[in-house]
Amino acid sequence: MKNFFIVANPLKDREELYSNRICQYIKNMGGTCSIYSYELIGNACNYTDCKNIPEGVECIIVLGGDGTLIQASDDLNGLNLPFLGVNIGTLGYLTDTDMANVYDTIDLLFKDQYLIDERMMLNGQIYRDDKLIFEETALNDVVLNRSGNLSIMEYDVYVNDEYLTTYMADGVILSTATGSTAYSLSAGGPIIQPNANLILMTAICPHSLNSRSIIFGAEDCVTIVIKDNKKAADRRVATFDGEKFIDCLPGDKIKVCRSKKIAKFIKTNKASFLERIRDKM
Ligand SMILES: NC(=O)c1ccc[n+]([C@@H]2O[C@H](COP(=O)([O-])OP(=O)(O)OC[C@H]3O[C@@H](n4cnc5c(N)ncnc54)[C@H](O)[C@@H]3O)[C@@H](O)[C@H]2O)c1
Ligand SMILES: Nc1ncnc2c1ncn2[C@@H]1O[C@H](COP(=O)(O)OP(=O)(O)OP(=O)(O)O)[C@@H](O)[C@H]1O
Repeated sequence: MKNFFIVANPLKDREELYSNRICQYIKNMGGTCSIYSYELIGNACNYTDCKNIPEGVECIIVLGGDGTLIQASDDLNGLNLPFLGVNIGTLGYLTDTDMANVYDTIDLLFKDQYLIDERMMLNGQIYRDDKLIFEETALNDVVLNRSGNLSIMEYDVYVNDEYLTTYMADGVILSTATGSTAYSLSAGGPIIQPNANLILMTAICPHSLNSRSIIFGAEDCVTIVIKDNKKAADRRVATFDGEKFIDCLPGDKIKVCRSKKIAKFIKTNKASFLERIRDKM
């Protein structure tokens, strides 16, 4: 492949310095490259719109860290293109390369020496009084958490509409295998090979002696029902990939199933999943 489009987190690639260097390198090799230019409104930025991607682009190069790659791959998921994450952030767990190695990586792409890692995503629907009020997708996780006061949350868990259990906890994380190394890891969940197709549920600080993470099949749907036996003032929030969120009320239902969408990441880095854990964790 040799036709690229660059999306950069403008707060990390100021004046598009890195973007222009990479673009010039690609053009010098006879490839095509364009950069998505931003209007920075204050410190917020407009993310990428599919309409901005020219015909013939074969790969989206994302300059940032995990959050930028997650958000960009969500913004442009409709294009069915692979994403190459270039870490100019901090951890960059999901990225394949960084500015010190990006030119070697691009050489490999020109020689078609790469693999495409397909990652399952989640679809989350929020129901209030049986009416759908919010729907989003997530690559890492859908998290139901407290917001504002720190009163413990009580919620019922149903799997394919069958009651499973009730938790008293700070919240709950429903994660993909990709997200098993993100918030779920911090909450004590298992580390899972990222290509696995499954739904992982991990309670956040459960008030219980024997709480465990539970792994469901990719075709299962998990529904969380926020119990309404606390003060109505207790605020809850459902967050998708740490970014998109909606305030929830006692009685709301959060239904999480496998999304029809998948995320495609370019892999040239020969480091195995275990080496990445050693390196990055
Ligand atoms: N206590 C926690 O660990 C905590 C709390 C809130 C959110 N998060 C995670 O942050 C994610 C969003 O990432 P962000 O970078 O926009 O948020 P962020 O800026 O809050 O970063 C959270 C950290 O998690 C890392 N990260 C993100 N996805 C990862 C993955 N799949 N595997 C390993 N590490 C990963 C990021 O690089 C960063 O170091 C959410 O999906 C959630 O999983 C973690
Ligand atoms: N071009 C972009 N595409 C997608 N998200 C962007 C873009 N520019 C800025 N963002 C925003 O930046 C957030 C990620 O910023 P953040 O500071 O978390 O950096 P990061 O990419 O996660 O790197 P780090 O590893 O430093 O955390 C995204 O969640 C999104 O809100």
